[in-house]
Amino acid sequence: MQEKEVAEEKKIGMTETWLRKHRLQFIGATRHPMLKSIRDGTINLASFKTWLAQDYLFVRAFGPFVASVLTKARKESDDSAHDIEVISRGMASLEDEILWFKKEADKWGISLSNTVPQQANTNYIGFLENLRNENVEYIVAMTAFWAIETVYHESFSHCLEEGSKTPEEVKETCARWGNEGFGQYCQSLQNIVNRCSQKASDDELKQAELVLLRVLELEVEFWNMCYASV
Ligand SMILES: Cc1ncc(CN)c(N)n1
Repeated sequence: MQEKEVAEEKKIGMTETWLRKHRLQFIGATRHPMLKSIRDGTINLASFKTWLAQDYLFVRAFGPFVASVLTKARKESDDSAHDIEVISRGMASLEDEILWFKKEADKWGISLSNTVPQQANTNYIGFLENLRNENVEYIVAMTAFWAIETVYHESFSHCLEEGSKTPEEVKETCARWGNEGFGQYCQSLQNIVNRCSQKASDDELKQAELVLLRVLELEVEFWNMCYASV
């Protein structure tokens, strides 16, 4: 049976089918040792600072990627008015996010202008650039977008759950992506992917699934890069 049919039979979305199938990879990305160290309060602040500076560079590259998803939504979505509204919300919050990174960098004494992307970050940014190509289908780019945001929400909300010992000075960072509003926004992205998947060809679905897996790998490599910087 095709995965599309499995999803239909179980009355779950395609994204849920993928997440069940790739559970271990998803856990690998959202429960990385660096995240565990945030949650148990043993985080090495040098690693945290590396993450902050590198993620600032990542987010600067993420904006043009989100803009490309917006363009694809306009051209290819079967509910473009709805999708444009959701994606634009994400776009708008990126400006605020960049200002937040600058403020945090000041707080931690990090010079963002002297930060150069490390290899794992360069790879991730290159992946985003490839997805901006107009030959990449909307559902494929949208799957990447949903996965990238969801991994952060899952990761950081876990660091704020009851019983966590996340240090006070890192809590604001966790709340940025771990808050409920961000979770609802991720759910809206997920709903778009699920809706698009109902009309997608098997080939498009395969490509979208591979993109999800690649995002999970790149997220692990991104955390590894910061973790190794001590
Ligand atoms: C590496 C990474 N992944 C995801 C996100 C969430 N936009 C982020 N800021 N950085």
